Amino acid sequence: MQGAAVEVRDLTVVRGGVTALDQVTLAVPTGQVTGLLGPSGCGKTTLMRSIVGVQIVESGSVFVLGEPAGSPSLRSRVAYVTQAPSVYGDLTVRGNLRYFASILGAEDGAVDRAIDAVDLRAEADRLVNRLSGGQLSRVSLATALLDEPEVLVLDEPTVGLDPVLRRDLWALFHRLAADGATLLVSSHVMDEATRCERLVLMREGHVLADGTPDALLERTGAADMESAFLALIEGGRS
Ligand SMILES: Nc1ncnc2c1ncn2[C@@H]1O[C@H](COP(=O)(O)OP(=O)(O)OP(=O)(O)O)[C@@H](O)[C@H]1O
Repeated sequence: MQGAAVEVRDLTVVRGGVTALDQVTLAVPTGQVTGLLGPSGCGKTTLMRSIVGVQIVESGSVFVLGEPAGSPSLRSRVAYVTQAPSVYGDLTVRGNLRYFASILGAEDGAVDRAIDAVDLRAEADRLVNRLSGGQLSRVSLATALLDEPEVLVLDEPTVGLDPVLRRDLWALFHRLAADGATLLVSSHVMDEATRCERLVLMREGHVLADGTPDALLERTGAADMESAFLALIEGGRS
């Protein structure tokens, strides 16, 4: 695909004896928010790990920004936020961000910009282990923004967040995309699908469908994404 930030071809990954990804091929367009949706265990995290280059793969290829996934040259260009918070509980929000900024060699002002982007200014001087779950996941996200990455891979970033925070985070994702970043955001909540410009629907290690929300609704004749997903599963069985 022209203009794809991520290109995955015939990717097969086996984890713990299970085929977690089975000949997956897809492209993630540059400068858009692509949603990766599907039920628990369908392979979303495995696909994301393959894209950021931390997954041992059986066969196939993954290219990110034209380089093989995991290439050293991609380190500052690709950010990955896992489901588990990867920040220090005994440091403040600002302390964490300063620490990661110094490791990354991020420029002056990056810490404040990242704190503002995730709307944590009021919590900036609080210890991270005193924050709520939603605040904690926003600190992780802020660390990923320090380097102004071109590709952001976010594993279920809105899990456990209230509707207002979810709306605000999706607005942030779209602002980042409007500035040219490519976002791949996983979720197993189907109503988040309509917030994406493009969707990849997965099931049991396979890509069921890949396209715009409107195209998927049209293709299935369904009224909402949940029904569209079910229709695709039923269609796959026939
Ligand atoms: N560390 C592991 N060791 C062995 N098998 C694993 C491991 N992690 C995941 N798997 C298996 O790989 C498959 C895909 O899991 P994966 O975590 O990619 O799914 P997921 O769609 O991200 O799920 P969730 O939405 O629950 O995070 C599953 O069958 C799972 O049991």
